[in-house]
Amino acid sequence: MSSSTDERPVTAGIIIVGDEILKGQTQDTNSHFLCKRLFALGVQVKRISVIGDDLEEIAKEVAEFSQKFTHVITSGGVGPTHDDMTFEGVAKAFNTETVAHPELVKLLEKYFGPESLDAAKMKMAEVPATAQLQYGVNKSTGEKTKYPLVSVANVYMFPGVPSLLERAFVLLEDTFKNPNSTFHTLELYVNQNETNIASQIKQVAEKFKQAVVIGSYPDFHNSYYKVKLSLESTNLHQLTSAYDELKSSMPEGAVVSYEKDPIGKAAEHVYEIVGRQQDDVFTRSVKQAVSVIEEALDKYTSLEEICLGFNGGKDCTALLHLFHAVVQKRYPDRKGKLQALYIRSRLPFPEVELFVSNACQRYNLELIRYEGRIKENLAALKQGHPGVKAVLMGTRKTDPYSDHLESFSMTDPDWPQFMRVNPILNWNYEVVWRFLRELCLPYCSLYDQGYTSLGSMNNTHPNPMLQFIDHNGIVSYKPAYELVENGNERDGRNT
Ligand SMILES: Cc1cc2nc3c(=O)[nH]c(=O)nc-3n(C[C@H](O)[C@H](O)[C@H](O)COP(=O)(O)O)c2cc1C
Ligand SMILES: Nc1ncnc2c1ncn2[C@@H]1O[C@H](COP(=O)(O)OP(=O)(O)OP(=O)(O)O)[C@@H](O)[C@H]1O
Ligand SMILES: [Co+2]
Ligand SMILES: [K+]
Ligand SMILES: [Mg+2]
Repeated sequence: MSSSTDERPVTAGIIIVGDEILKGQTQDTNSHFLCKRLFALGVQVKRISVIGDDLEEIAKEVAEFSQKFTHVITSGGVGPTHDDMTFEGVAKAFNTETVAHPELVKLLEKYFGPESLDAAKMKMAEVPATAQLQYGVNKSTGEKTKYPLVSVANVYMFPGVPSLLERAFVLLEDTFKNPNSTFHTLELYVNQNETNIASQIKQVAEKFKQAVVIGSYPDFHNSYYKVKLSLESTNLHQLTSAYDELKSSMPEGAVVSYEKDPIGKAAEHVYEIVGRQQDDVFTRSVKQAVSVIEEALDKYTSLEEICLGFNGGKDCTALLHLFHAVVQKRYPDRKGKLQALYIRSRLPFPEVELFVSNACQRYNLELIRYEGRIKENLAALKQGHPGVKAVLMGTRKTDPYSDHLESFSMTDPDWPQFMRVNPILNWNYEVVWRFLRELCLPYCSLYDQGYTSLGSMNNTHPNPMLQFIDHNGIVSYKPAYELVENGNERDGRNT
């Protein structure tokens, strides 16, 4: 791309200050937040530096960054304690001293009351002599912020507490915006190893190197793709041309359609299926499951009375998504957590544990955890959570002792009494996998290693029906979704 105007890039450097980060006591999330926001503002972040609470280090790093980058953002070290040295460090970087800034003193007096303004609190007003105070403006109310951010030249000193930094940054972000450009991005997902597509990427990257930045990111743990290719440009036209060329240069069938936010779009995607005219097994199965969940939501007065039986298996993973989708559709503004029950076996697979914990994050679940035998722990659930009346379960008719079950079946008389709600009772194996895969849902990694049903480590193996000898002569297993099910789903289970 040739450009007639002089569009010099706007750059930034981020300095994270704090011993606690270098010691691993706190994990820095501020740099990630800042990079995301700055990128969206058309600012190229060139470097992130993490340094300790050390005056010389701060001064040296700030001096260097200030020379090199358009904007310098520091995080941390602006509080009242002895180890907060950012103001002093910045002063030193600019060969000046810190002095009490009258305006800040006044604000602190107002905030803490003049009597209680001790030396520690006063420290927050002692800023470099050449400091500017930056008051942000709330875009929706037009109000000026009460407490300003301190800056010197191109250095902006943010607090280290993430919530404070984030709030302050959002209010001031116009200060950093690149007036000439915003980045546009596109992504392409490919199910080939990087080595098989490297030459194609190189060719397209060369051709568009003036305008489009292409990145290649292999992911060894994703169930849907092997490499993510990202394309970024300030020029939308060049970007889409590069994208089209890259896409058509990929081997036949290599590009996969991947949804990177399946959970955010759960209701949209699930109800799109519900709205279909077709009457195939898949569509019918999804419709039925949604209607059972909706019925459960009608029957019970509150979501407090319902919990999802969730052990990380594929069936309850599909069910979790359906439950989430129905709740999302019915209560779009709801912020509360859905309840899930996980009765952990004595010998759980670490992969299952990891998946359950990730699912809790992704779906915002309140996990009720027990360990040991199911029956005993359901009694504990009754005691500990007397409000729970119904458990949503991923049981299907083909599961052992389940062919007599209905959508709503109380537990057996000799079991603690709960309503078992079984929305996917009539789903078959193929439907479960089609649902998980077409919606790009995350599922436990064991299924990609040939496990087709999960118990605990002492009684579960990959399914022999999926075994094959790979090109190196090594015994391997195809993923669970490739099983053509003829009653073999539990062939890897001893129980
Ligand atoms: C909430 C809940 C309720 C259950 N109720 C019954 C029941 O009433 N009768 C029964 O025999 N088993 C009951 N079970 C046990 C299941 O039928 C089944 O044995 C268990 O989920 C293990 O399945 P798996 O062998 O496929 O791993 C219940 C399990 C859960 C999680
Ligand atoms: N330990 C448990 N804790 C909570 N819920 C459970 C537990 N075991 C089973 N369930 C419930 O019973 C259903 C059927 O159990 P099952 O073991 O068949 O798991 P799954 O989700 O079906 O996955 P898979 O069949 O692949 O192992 C689950 O979907 C879940 O709702
Ligand atoms: Co199952
Ligand atoms: K890379
Ligand atoms: Mg299971």
